[in-house]
Amino acid sequence: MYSVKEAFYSLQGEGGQAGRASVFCRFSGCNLWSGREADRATAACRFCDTDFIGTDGQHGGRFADAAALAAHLSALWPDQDGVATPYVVFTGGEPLLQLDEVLVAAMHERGFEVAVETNGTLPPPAGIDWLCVSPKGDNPLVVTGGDELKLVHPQAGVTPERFARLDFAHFFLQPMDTTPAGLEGDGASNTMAETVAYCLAHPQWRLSLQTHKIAGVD
Ligand SMILES: C[S@@+](CC[C@H](N)C(=O)[O-])C[C@H]1O[C@@H](n2cnc3c(N)ncnc32)[C@H](O)[C@@H]1O
Ligand SMILES: Nc1nc2[nH]cc(C(=O)O)c2c(=O)[nH]1
Ligand code: SF4
Ligand SMILES: [Mg+2]
Repeated sequence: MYSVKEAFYSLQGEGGQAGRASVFCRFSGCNLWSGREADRATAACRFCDTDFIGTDGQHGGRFADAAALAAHLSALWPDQDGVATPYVVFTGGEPLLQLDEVLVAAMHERGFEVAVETNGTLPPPAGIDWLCVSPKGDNPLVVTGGDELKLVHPQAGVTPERFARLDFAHFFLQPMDTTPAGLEGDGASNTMAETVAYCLAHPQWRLSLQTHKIAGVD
């Protein structure tokens, strides 16, 4: 059984695949926050911009097995005579609480490349085509390699240097969005200016903007 908060077709907004048409599957639940505002201040991850509670979002629901969820997700990809490789992004919440090898294989069978957005605290199943790891503070990082490391910046007590020698093909810094409800009034610094300054001083790191928020899409 898989629990999905929402599923939608949009453009990947972030990181090295930004701009690419993608089906998003947002799984319910996370191991670093309950998702309730009352718990945010004491959570292991405190700056989340996402509602991942329940299954009540667009195209959300409970799916009995991988075949059912794969059929549901592939129906969101536009029919274009196969000119572009279909692409699915599993996110959440924390997708590695639910994503398994069977579901990855079911998406491959339907011709999809499979991407994952994870906090890096849980081991990924085999077969992922694009693995994005976004470490959260001092939470134990068990995924130390992948396609991109995308660090939200600045995070209290975290310097990017801690991650700079890990085995990733790309290193991105993403300014923390402090506008979502529950995050505003955090006394946050100018996260954009700080992130730009860090990339200028440390050219290993590239700027990742959340371009879907600029474009006004999901
Ligand atoms: C909502 S998370 C879900 C996937 C996974 N749990 C994780 O944290 O990577 C998706 C992406 O949004 C990023 N993100 C979450 N809150 C953010 C914020 N306030 N500003 C910028 N990026 C944020 C995360 O770091 C992650 O890269
Ligand atoms: N367009 C768009 N791109 C995204 N890339 C990562 C997202 C996420 O929430 O994991 C996300 C998202 O929510 N929307
Ligand atoms: S780990 Fe990801 S989904 Fe979980 S609270 Fe943090 S940003 Fe949100
Ligand atoms: Mg998002």
